[in-house]
Amino acid sequence: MRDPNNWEDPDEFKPERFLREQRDEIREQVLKYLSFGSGRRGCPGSNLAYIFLGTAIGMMIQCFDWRTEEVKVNLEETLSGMVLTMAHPLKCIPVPRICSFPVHH
Ligand code: HEM
Repeated sequence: MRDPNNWEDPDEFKPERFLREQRDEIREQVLKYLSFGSGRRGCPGSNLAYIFLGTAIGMMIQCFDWRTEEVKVNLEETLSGMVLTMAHPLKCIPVPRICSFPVHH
């Protein structure tokens, strides 16, 4: 995932690297980001997931504060079965906030 041969500054948090223009710039770049697999057995739900994820992440941010026990997050990865996982799993505790969604009674 953090292979410097594939990513510029792989350990830096740069979400802009996934912006559409940059993503489409180099065609084979699609194969660098394999969250949904690829090819014939690639995930058929990826479009639905992209539609839904913005809302899901937005709600997680808007409706909860996230507490962690760690002061500094260790992003080291390790192989667990067939997938990479965090070597030191991060425990996140969601603390509900007052949501500003309109509530209809
Ligand atoms: C963030 C959400 C999701 C992630 C990260 C994800 C990821 C994946 C991955 C990595 C695979 C294996 C691809 C491969 O073997 O190359 C897969 C397969 C699959 N996914 Fe998803 N998926 C997501 C959401 C969904 C949704 C919303 C649906 C259905 C509504 C779905 C249905 C499937 C199915 C049916 C397969 C099996 C495809 C096959 O084996 O031919 N996924 N998904």
